[in-house]
Amino acid sequence: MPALLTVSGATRRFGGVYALRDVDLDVAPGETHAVIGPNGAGKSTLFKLIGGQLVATAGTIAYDGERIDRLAPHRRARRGIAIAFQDSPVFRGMSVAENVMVGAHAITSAGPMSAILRLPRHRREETRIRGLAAQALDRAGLSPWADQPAESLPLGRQRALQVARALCGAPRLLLLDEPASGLRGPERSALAALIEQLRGEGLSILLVEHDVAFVARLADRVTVLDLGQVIASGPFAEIRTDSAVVAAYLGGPT
Ligand SMILES: Nc1ncnc2c1ncn2[C@@H]1O[C@H](COP(=O)(O)OP(=O)(O)OP(=O)(O)O)[C@@H](O)[C@H]1O
Repeated sequence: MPALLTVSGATRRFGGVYALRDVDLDVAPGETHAVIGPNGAGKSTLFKLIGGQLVATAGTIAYDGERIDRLAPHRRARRGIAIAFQDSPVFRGMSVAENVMVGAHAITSAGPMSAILRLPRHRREETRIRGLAAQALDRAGLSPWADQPAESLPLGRQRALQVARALCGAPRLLLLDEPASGLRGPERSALAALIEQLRGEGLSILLVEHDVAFVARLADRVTVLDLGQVIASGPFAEIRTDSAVVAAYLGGPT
């Protein structure tokens, strides 16, 4: 089956520094693929190239058989690429459901003017967005808290909310940026279970994560970056004993 996402020769320079150099990576339909590496390895830069927040110095990115590397982020979102950034905000003073509805605006067609004038088109769109949000909340297991203030959720559920917001755009590829960071054991394992469930539903997932146990549990394949380059790629069981990976990142067999 052809890959859903193919990154080929991706390079990004900042002045004289290569944040990424000639990186190849693909995500198969339904695959959970993790990217790991030490601080400064280029993981965030790779995510931003895929999401469109940064433009590559060289290389190509194809999604669903077409190049997307010159598209604006919202066009990539409309094609089905969603990102849950580690630092994406949870909007205080808004309910959990309203927070999730924000995610649907990436894929809706009615502009702000139709919302201000409350045109019929806007009302239809709003009904559709509410429906998408309800589905996303359900998938993320957050329906019981839909009407609560978002800031009242514990951190683990706030992460699930960020995932739900990304799901609200009905993506086929979900990019998760360090979803487990700062979470304690039970919260971490609840989030891992949510990601497993989404994989079971057929979603393709690209995950940046420092927590090696989390990656070992979830990833079908792992790509290891160091100093902007791929030093290993394959199932976790294979890369965990790779000498370059152990030296650069794992610091000893886990
Ligand atoms: N906007 C920028 N300007 C200059 N250098 C940058 C910029 N963004 C990233 N870099 C450099 O590119 C390299 C890769 O950074 P990046 O943030 O992608 O790494 P990372 O693997 O995500 O690190 P971390 O695990 O600490 O988040 C680093 O050397 C970083 O200093």
